[in-house]
Amino acid sequence: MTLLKVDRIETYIGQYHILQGVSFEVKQGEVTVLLGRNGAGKTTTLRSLMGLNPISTGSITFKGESIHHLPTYEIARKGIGYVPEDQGVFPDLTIEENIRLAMQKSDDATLERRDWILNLFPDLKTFWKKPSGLLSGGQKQMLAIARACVNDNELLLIDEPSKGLAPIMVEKVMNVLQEMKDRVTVVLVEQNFYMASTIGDGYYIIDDGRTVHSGQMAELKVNESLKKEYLGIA
Ligand SMILES: Nc1ncnc2c1ncn2[C@@H]1O[C@H](COP(=O)(O)OP(=O)(O)OP(=O)(O)O)[C@@H](O)[C@H]1O
Repeated sequence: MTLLKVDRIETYIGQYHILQGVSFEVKQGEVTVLLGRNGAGKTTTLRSLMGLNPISTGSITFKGESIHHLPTYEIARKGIGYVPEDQGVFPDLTIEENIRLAMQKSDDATLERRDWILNLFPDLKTFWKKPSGLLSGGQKQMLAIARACVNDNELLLIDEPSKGLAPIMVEKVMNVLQEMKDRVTVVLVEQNFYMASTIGDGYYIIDDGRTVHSGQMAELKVNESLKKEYLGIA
């Protein structure tokens, strides 16, 4: 089943025409990866989905309902979580406070999801009462993902979770994303091709603000010319 359909969206930031026709579909239960060089428009695409960079034309349909005219908080309430590249954690607040602030409800289901995600990220439990500013880059990334998972989100948009992480932390984040696949559908922006190709099902390549290629990750893994042309991978 198609959970999200993005159809020829265009987005301006100020006078700049950043997205000039991005289209993709996300199937429920899959990890769909957005790939492309630096500055291609991947982050802007996620921000457009969240209404943070509203689109000027095109459409965004979530569970059959058009959402592109909604304000960000309403898009979030529809069940779409966003983990931005800069993680957006509050450094002066403890891990516990960061997670509590993120919780839209405190019912049993939310507490169950919180406990589930904390079991996946034991580091967060260890530092539970400490200011999150003390966490390492990888631990902050985990907190950002955990925060997006405590709510009953059907779709998570995750921007470059591997950025700046040591290989061991990349492995950890990858393992968690694998575990999450049973519960939530993911749109992943990821430059680390190893991570993208290990956990991704379908892919879309964005170049100069347009989707230029799509397919199954298994095919892209062996398509050397496409990887070289758009991703700079030899
Ligand atoms: N606030 C802004 N004002 C002007 N241009 C912007 C702004 N934000 C982004 N851009 C431009 O939009 C283009 C797309 O940026 P975006 O961050 O979406 O790319 P990206 O594919 O996510 O790149 P990266 O992998 O480097 O994060 C870039 O050329 C960028 O310089």
